[in-house]
Order: sequence, then structure tokens, then C-alpha cells
Amino acid sequence: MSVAQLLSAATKLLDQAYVPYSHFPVGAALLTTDDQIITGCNIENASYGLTNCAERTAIFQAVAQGHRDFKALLVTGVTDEVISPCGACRQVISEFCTPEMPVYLTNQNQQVAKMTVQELLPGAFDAEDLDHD
Ligand SMILES: O=c1ccn([C@H]2C[C@H](O)[C@@H](CO)O2)c(=O)[nH]1
Ligand SMILES: [Zn+2]
Repeated sequence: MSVAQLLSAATKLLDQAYVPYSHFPVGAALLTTDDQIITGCNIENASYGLTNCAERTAIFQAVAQGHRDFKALLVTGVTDEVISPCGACRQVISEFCTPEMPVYLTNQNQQVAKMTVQELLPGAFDAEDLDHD
């Protein structure tokens, strides 16, 4: 499975994005460890803060389908520079993906930046931080 295939899958999701407020479509493609691609788009809401980003849509869709193990995520937008996941998505990515997993930040001009989950959110709050006593 190549980055080009993930980019192609995420690009298709730009057409599904529900973006009546921002007119800023985003697509994401998540690769499971058994080589399935699960995609997502951003889904906005008149109550703006309820918007779900493409990255979280892809992760939630994958989890709802029974997937828990992932090996890559790609996000794309119609942007001059590669798109950068918001803080909420970085936290959700950290919940389900290993610190070393690659995340490809791309745009529709064939630009690709490779980062890791750990680089996107160093010091993420995780299950161990819930320990007390
Ligand atoms: O990485 C990103 C950045 C932004 N958005 C969405 C949220 C909102 O619908 C629109 C503008 O912020 O783009 C994503 O889906 N992913
Ligand atoms: Zn986000």
C-alpha cells in the first residue's frame, strides 16, 4: 500500500465533505494493519464547534467497523501548504495510533510532509495519565 494510494483515497473524500460554512473540504485516509483503507471527511454543523474533522471521522469510522490497529494516516486539503491537523485530532490520533506511526500531511499540489504521531503531539495525555492514588 503506497502513499499515492492513500492520497487517492483521501482525495476522493473531498467530494463528500459537508462544508457549507467554511467551504474548506478535507479528506483523510487511515491504513489498517490488515491493509484496509478507511476514509473520512470533515462534517460541519451550524453550531460550529460540533464540526467533526476529516481525521476524526476516519478514525471513528474505522473503530466503528471494528478496527483498532493502524499503520498510517494521510490527510489532504485544497491548500497552498500541506494541511495540519488541529489539536483535537492530534489528541484522538494519539489515542488510537502508536507514537511512531507515520502521518502524511498533504495537499492537492502533490506536496507531502511525513510526521510521526509523537511529533504531532509530544506529551499527549493518555491512559497512564489517568492513574492516581
Ligand atoms: O486538519 C484539518 C483541519 C481542518 N479541518 C476542517 C474543520 C473545518 O470543517 C474546516 C475549517 O477548519 O476544516 C479538518 O477536517 N482537518
Ligand atoms: Zn481536527
